[in-house]
Amino acid sequence: MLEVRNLTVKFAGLTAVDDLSFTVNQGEVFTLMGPNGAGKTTAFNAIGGFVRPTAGHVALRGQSMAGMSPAQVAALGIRRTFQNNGILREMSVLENVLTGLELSTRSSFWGCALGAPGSARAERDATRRAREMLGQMDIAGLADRPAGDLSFGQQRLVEIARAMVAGAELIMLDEPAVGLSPGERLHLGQVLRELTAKGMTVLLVEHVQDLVMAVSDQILVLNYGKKIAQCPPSEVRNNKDVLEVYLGHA
Ligand SMILES: Nc1ncnc2c1ncn2[C@@H]1O[C@H](COP(=O)(O)OP(=O)(O)OP(=O)(O)O)[C@@H](O)[C@H]1O
Repeated sequence: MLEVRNLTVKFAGLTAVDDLSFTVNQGEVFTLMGPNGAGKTTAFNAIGGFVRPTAGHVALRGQSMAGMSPAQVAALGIRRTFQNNGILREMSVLENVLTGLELSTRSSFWGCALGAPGSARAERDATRRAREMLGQMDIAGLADRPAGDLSFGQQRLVEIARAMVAGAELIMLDEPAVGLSPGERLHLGQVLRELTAKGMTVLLVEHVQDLVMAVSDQILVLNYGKKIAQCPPSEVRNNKDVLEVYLGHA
């Protein structure tokens, strides 16, 4: 579904991502791991259109994403969350999810203002879909609470609901387990597995081992921008190159 081929990103003298290739299949959780500075976020940024690759290319369902802006990448169906939490704290949970429908609700807003007949219905439909999505995340009861009152784990679910409502086919989650309790990590893992069972695809950057091991189909380990291993979780702990990177010995 997502093809990354020979992706290289250089910043001045530093090669942050070095000739990286991988394929993510629909319905799987594909995880990028690696020590600090390994190039995980830069790879995310290049896929999402936030950073222009120095070489290589990325394609979704065979369509090249070369030169696309983040908005164009999002319109293709790739949505991402950020390490520093993209929640609008003063807005309600429901309103946060509805910002995922920014473009269509903006048109319905003007439609409403001008009295267009279909627009109120479009807004009702959007609200219904947003509430349904919150229900799938088991947080429907929080819809009208200010998002800033929620725990980190609940906020992460709101971000995922927002991506889903926006029509994401592939969601990119950058360290979603930061600040989560063990119980919240477990719940997040269950939500991700439920979504992928329905055909959603997840590209994850994560350090937290219990989540990574529980949800990943494939783990790709980066070091100094280079792929050093790619395997299922059951094999990663015994991979000599991975042990070398994390423990300094094999
Ligand atoms: N905009 C930039 N300009 C210059 N160097 C950058 C820039 N962004 C990242 N780097 C460098 O590129 C390398 C890879 O950084 P990146 O943030 O992608 O790593 P990471 O694996 O996501 O690390 P972390 O786990 O700490 O988030 C690092 O050496 C970093 O300092």
